Amino acid sequence: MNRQLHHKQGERSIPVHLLSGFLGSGKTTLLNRVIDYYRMADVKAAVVMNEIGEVNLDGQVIGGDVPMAEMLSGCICCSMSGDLAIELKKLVDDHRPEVILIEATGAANPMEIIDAVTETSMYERIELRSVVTVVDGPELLARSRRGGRTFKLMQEQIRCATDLVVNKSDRLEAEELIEVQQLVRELNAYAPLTVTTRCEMDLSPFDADGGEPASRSHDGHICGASCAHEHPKGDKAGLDALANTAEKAAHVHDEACGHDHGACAHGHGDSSDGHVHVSHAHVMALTHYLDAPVDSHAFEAFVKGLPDNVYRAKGIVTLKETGSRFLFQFAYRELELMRITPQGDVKDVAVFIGEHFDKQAVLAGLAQV
Ligand SMILES: Nc1nc2c(ncn2[C@@H]2O[C@H](COP(=O)(O)OP(=O)(O)OP(=O)(O)O)[C@@H](O)[C@H]2O)c(=O)[nH]1
Repeated sequence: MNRQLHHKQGERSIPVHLLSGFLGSGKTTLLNRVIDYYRMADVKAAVVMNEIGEVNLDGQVIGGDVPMAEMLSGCICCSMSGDLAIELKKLVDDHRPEVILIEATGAANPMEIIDAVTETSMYERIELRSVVTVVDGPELLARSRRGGRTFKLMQEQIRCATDLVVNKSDRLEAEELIEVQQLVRELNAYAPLTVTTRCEMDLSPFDADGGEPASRSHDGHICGASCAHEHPKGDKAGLDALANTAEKAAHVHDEACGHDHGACAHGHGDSSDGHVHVSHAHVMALTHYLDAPVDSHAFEAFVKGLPDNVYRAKGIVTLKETGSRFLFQFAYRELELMRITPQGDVKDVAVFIGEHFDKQAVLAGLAQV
C-alpha cells in the first residue's frame, strides 16, 4: 500500500536519507558534500547528527545555516530510537525542510533506525528514501580477516544499504580494492556500489525530488528506485537461518505500513529476550575536556601511540605554539588536523572510541601532552 496515503492527499513527504557506516568510514565527509550539493541547488536540508560522545564535533564542520538536531551520548539505534522520532517531528515542525539527512553513529545498526524512521513516517510527513552505507575499504578488509563483533556490525550496515559507497580507495592496492568489492557484493548484491576517495561521487541519489521510497521487500532486502531486480529468497544459505531468527522477533507493523519489520535477512546478535538486536555494547567512548593547550608534536605522538583497541578519536584542541584551534580526527591510525573557528561556546575536548580500552591509561597519556 502506498505509504503516502497516510497523509493528506497532495501533501508531499519529506525524503529522509540515512547515512550509515562504521566509525570513521567517511559519513561526515559525505554529509558535507551532500549539504553543499543541496546548498547549490537551493534545497533546504535539515540534519540529525548522532554521536556516541558527549559533544557534536561533526556538527562543527557543517555550516550554521543548516537546521540540526543533535543526539549525543548514545546511539540512536537502541536507547535513543524514541528520541529520533521526536527530533524528526521537531525538525519538520520548526523548519519545514525539503530533505532530511540522518548521520548515525558508526556503531549503529541501521535496521533499528530504519524502523524508527518508518514508524515516524506513519504520522509525520516523512519518507525514508535511502540508506547509504559508507564502507571503510581498508578497515573492512582488515576486519574480514580477523572476524569479530565489529566485522559483524559492518556486515549489518552493508546488508541494509540501498546505496553502497566503498570509500578510502586511496588506501587500497588495486587487488585489495577488488577483494573489498567482492566482500561487499557477497553481502549485498543489489545496491548500486560506488568506489570513492573522500566520498567524491555523483550525488544524484540524494536528489530531493527523485527516487522512490526505500522499501523492504519480502526477503528483507531494502531497495530503492535504482533497484530494478528480482529478490531471490535466501541468496546465501546462512542468511535463511538468520532471517528466521529475525522473524521470531519481528513486531508486525501496522498493516497500513505495507511491510512487516524484522524480516530483514541479516545476522543479529543475541535474541534471548526475544528481541533480536546486534550487540555493539562492546564499543565504548571516553569524553575528556581539556583545560590547557597541547604541544602539537607531543599530541601527535600521543594520538599515534593510542592502543589498537582505540580505533577512533576526535576532538578540538588549542595548540600551544600558535594558540589556534584545530579539529582533530584519528581514524585507523591516521591523524588529521583541520583549523577551525568553533561555533558557539565549544570547549577543547577529546573523544576516544574503541573496544574495552583502558580509560585511565588514555587519560594518563593525554595529561602528558
Ligand atoms: N585516506 C582517506 N581518508 C579519508 C577518506 N574519507 C574520509 N577520510 C578521513 O577519515 C576520517 C574520518 O572521516 P569522517 O567523515 O569524519 O568519518 P565518519 O564516518 O563521519 O566518522 P564517525 O562520525 O566517527 O563515525 C577523517 O579524518 C577524514 O578526513 C578517504 O577516502 N581516504
